[in-house]
Amino acid sequence: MVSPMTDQKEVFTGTAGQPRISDRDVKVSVTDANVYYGEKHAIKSVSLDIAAREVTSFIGPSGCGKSTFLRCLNRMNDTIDICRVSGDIRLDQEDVYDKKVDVVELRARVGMVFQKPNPFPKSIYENVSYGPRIHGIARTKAEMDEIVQSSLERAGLWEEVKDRLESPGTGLSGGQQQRLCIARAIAVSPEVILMDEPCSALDPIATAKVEELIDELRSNYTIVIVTHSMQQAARVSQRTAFFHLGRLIECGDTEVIFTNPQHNLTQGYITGRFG
Ligand SMILES: Nc1ncnc2c1ncn2[C@@H]1O[C@H](COP(=O)(O)OP(=O)(O)OP(=O)(O)O)[C@@H](O)[C@H]1O
Repeated sequence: MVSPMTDQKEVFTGTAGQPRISDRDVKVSVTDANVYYGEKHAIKSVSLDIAAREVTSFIGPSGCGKSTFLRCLNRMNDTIDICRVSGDIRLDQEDVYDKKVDVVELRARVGMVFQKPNPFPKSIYENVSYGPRIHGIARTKAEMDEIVQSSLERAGLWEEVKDRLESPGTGLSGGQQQRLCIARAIAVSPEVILMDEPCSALDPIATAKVEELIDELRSNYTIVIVTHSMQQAARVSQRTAFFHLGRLIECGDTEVIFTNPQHNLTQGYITGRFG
């Protein structure tokens, strides 16, 4: 444990704050995660619970490991050759790194939205129908139409695109493209949605729309968002985890983290003294 409110030069040796939750459903539970890129130790003994149907934000200075840790949750780090992950990471108590886990299915259950909107170079309809098609979710065209419509509705995009479903997804504005990517993630009925700085390429109006959407989605999905914006973390998340140099320094209710952090490093970061 890291001792609270101590000298900032202290050497941190483990997970601090309240990494465990006892009063809510735990959707994802991580124990002693370590991530290495070759020799570089990027995530150091992080343990953390993520509650179901709420938004958890990961904050911390650039390079502290937020995205690396996020990618452990759906094994996106598997795609990086030099990356090695150890520790126990569970989704509904099932070991995500078990050899028997089908990674494609895992990534349907734990979807991802990236920093830069990345629609496929295909129509709006095909962007959303692609996942359900490869996972065999829709049996008929009518079923697929229904999935496409409801996903676009839940992503708050239907009204804007319903008359041009055959137009290219890449022709939409940046904010619309990001909501299309969210619709694409939703279309395969994920349980968890990981968002890696989903608004960093968007203007304030598009950002506000995506934030509103995140707030609506949390009644049905567990959402984890990496953000550089503390205002955004405060606006959208119920729980916040603060990372520093690969360690989890503190985790707790967002309001508490921003008003009464336990640790000097958290205090320093949220008040803009470093980062
Ligand atoms: N593919 C990679 N190969 C080697 N090192 C990497 C790789 N990806 C990340 N790292 C290193 O791991 C550390 C954590 O990086 P990561 O991107 O997870 O941090 P972050 O907190 O998300 O940063 P940012 O806020 O700048 O996006 C950094 O030192 C980074 O340089």
